[in-house]
This record gives sequence, structure tokens and C-alpha cells, in this order.
Amino acid sequence: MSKASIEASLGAALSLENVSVSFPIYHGGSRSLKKSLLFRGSGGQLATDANDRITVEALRHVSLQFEVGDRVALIGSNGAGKTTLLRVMAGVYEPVSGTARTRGRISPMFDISLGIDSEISGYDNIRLRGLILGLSPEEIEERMADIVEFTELGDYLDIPVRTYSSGMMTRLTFAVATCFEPEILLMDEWIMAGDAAFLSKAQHRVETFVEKASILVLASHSAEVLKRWCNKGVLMHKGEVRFEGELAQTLDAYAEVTSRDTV
Ligand SMILES: Nc1ncnc2c1ncn2[C@@H]1O[C@H](COP(=O)(O)OP(=O)(O)OP(=O)(O)O)[C@@H](O)[C@H]1O
Repeated sequence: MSKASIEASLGAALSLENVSVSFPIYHGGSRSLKKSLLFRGSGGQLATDANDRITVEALRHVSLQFEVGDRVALIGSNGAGKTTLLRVMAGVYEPVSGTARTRGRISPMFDISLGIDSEISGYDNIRLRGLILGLSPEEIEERMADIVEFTELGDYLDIPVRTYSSGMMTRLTFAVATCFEPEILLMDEWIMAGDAAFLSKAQHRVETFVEKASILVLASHSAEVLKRWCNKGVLMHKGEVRFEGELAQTLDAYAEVTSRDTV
């Protein structure tokens, strides 16, 4: 049995072990400024590294395991570490320490405009994005008609995307991102962007797309959105996993954390 077929028979999985991520934000300069930054810091998330740089500890010792059927809500206040966690899962960030392992085809549905080249045409961007997502040129051409039809961009697809309005850009990126079936789907609230007509059209496509994924991780601030899509939750707080469990319990834990923080 080939490695690929063994992996396919095992099903999708995602596991993080003791993952930490930090960003250097300040080097040299006044000691007193550093001191006051560290003192006021974002609830203990600021630290200094071995080179005396101030760093933001965006994730600290995060361990999580997801398997087929998990529909995970990533919950937490601004700066809690949700986006950083999604980026580690997608392989965009390497952990400073710890390990992140995934099995199965991943579709990152966040930071989506990062993969768009504004100087090339809509058609070429579709091809580029398809290749980044791991499709062969033949698979991309097979899906092209469907993508083109969904975008409703017509002749605009022949010209550079820097000429597109933001709504047109949303249509293009959305159509491309949902054109193949991922096993692990990583999303944020980006999916809610767009005009009303587009959203109602997008709704059906998102539903089918999400249902087909083996694992979903969705970061959102909206309890309504999370209740609709997810069956379990992870509460992030200041870079750490504060709670993990049933969605309703996770939302309760979040309400408790936010009420305590605002007192
Ligand atoms: N590139 C970066 N450079 C420096 N600090 C960063 C960077 N990216 C994230 N951070 C910091 O890491 C922490 C976690 O940020 P992250 O974007 O993961 O939070 P979040 O939970 O997604 O927040 P939000 O709900 O506001 O989007 C924050 O303190 C943030 O300022």
C-alpha cells in the first residue's frame, strides 16, 4: 500500500503538541520604554527573548487533537490567538516550539487574498490558486467552468484583478477557494463578507463545502454562526487554551472570561 493510500484509509486528523508561537516586536532602544511595555503588556503576553527583544507570545503550550467529524469553534477575545492558531494549522507559521501535524488535504479559507496576484488576470489567479491548493492543471481546467459561472465576472476575468472592486474580489476568491473538497477546512469570519445577494448565493455553496469536509475549524466572534456550524469548542485566552469541550459549555466559559475581564 502506498503512503498516500494508507493516509487516505486512516482519515483526516489534526494534532498540535505543546505549540508555542511568538513574534519579536521591538529591539534595542530605551530600557524604560521596554519596561513600561512589559508592565502594561497584553495580560502577560509580552515577554523578552534570549536576545533581549520584546516578543508577543501569541500561542503558549497549545495541545489539541481533532479527528473526523469534529466541527470545532475557535472562540476568544481580540488577540486571544485564534488567527495565529489557524495559521499554524495551515502550515503558514512554524511553531517556535512544539509540533503541528496534519493528515488530509487542507483548505485555508482565511487570509485568502494573500494568495491573489493583483497584476495577473482573474483566470490566471484561478489557476495559480488551484496549483497552491494542490490541484493538477487538468483538475483546475475541469473546474474552471463552474468557477467562472459562480463568479459572474464575465469578461472581467480576462483583466488584472487590481481593477476589481472589493465585492468582485470576494466573488473570485470565494469561488476559487470552494472549488474543491478539502478534508480539513480552516475558516474565519471572512466568509461573512460580501454583498447580500452574493451571500445568499454563497450560502448553499458553503453548506455543501462544509458538510463534505471531515474536520472543520471555524474562528468567529458570533455565537449564532458557531452554533450553526460547530459541535465542539476551544476557548483561547491570551494565547492559551482555557477550555475545550461541548460548544455550549465553551460559550459559557467564554461569557465567564469576558465578564471577569470587564469587571
Ligand atoms: N505578525 C505579528 N506580529 C506581531 N504580533 C502579532 C502578529 N500576529 C499576531 N500578533 C499578536 O499575537 C496575538 C494573537 O493574535 P491573533 O491575531 O492570533 O488573535 P485573534 O484571536 O485572531 O484576534 P482577533 O479576534 O482580533 O482577530 C496578539 O497579541 C497579536 O497582537
